[in-house]
Amino acid sequence: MASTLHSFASPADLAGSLADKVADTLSAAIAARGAASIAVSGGSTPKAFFQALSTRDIAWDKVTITLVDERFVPADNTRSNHLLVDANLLQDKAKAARFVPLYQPAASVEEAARLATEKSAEIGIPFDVVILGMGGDGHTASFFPGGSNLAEALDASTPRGVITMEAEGAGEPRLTFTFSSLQDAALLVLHIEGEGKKDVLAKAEGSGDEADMPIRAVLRRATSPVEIYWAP
Ligand SMILES: O=C(O)[C@H](O)[C@@H](O)[C@H](O)[C@H](O)COP(=O)(O)O
Repeated sequence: MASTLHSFASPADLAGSLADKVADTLSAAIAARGAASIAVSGGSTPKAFFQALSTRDIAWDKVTITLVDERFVPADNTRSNHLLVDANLLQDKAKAARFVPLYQPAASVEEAARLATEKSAEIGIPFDVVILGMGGDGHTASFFPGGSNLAEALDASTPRGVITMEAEGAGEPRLTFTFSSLQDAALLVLHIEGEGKKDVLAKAEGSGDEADMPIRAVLRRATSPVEIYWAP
């Protein structure tokens, strides 16, 4: 599917503009069906965007927030994406939103993935908004090159849900929504910042296997247009 690059002069400008776009999309979904959903990524990039979005005056009590992926750690662990979202997005006006975590206290990461699939099924499909990040190796979500379940994660025929992923460079075992769960969001955003990530994007947009740079699956096969938000 096509992608559109939205470039901004600064991360602050990007955060404000993306927060407005996401707030408008969530409000339109609420107007249409009385509810809205958004799946966000962790990492260091989205913090300013989360803080800007949390101030937007929308019917947050009708919004369900979840994560694109999560590390298999409890929410009090500094590596937790839940903790990042709690501290930066579930604040201010967005405090009223419902949050559905991916991490579940379970005997294994596989059991946690099964529980997360069960709990997230009630959110409804497709997501209204998905915010993806991208690592320097071209991973997105927890679709890491060499990942233990990468082929399953990227296969369009894999049922929607949360699966596990282990990979060198991923740290803890991961919980990640599948490509099939994310690729048809009403608003599908890739949020990256810095010259380095722009170079990684250019390489990903070139030829090569999806397995080498999994973001290629999104750029090449997502049903929804990919809105790329970039600032230096
Ligand atoms: O759990 C995570 O880490 C994210 O979901 C991951 O996919 C992230 O988006 C990229 O690794 C980019 O991370 P940065 O924003 O820190 O570069």
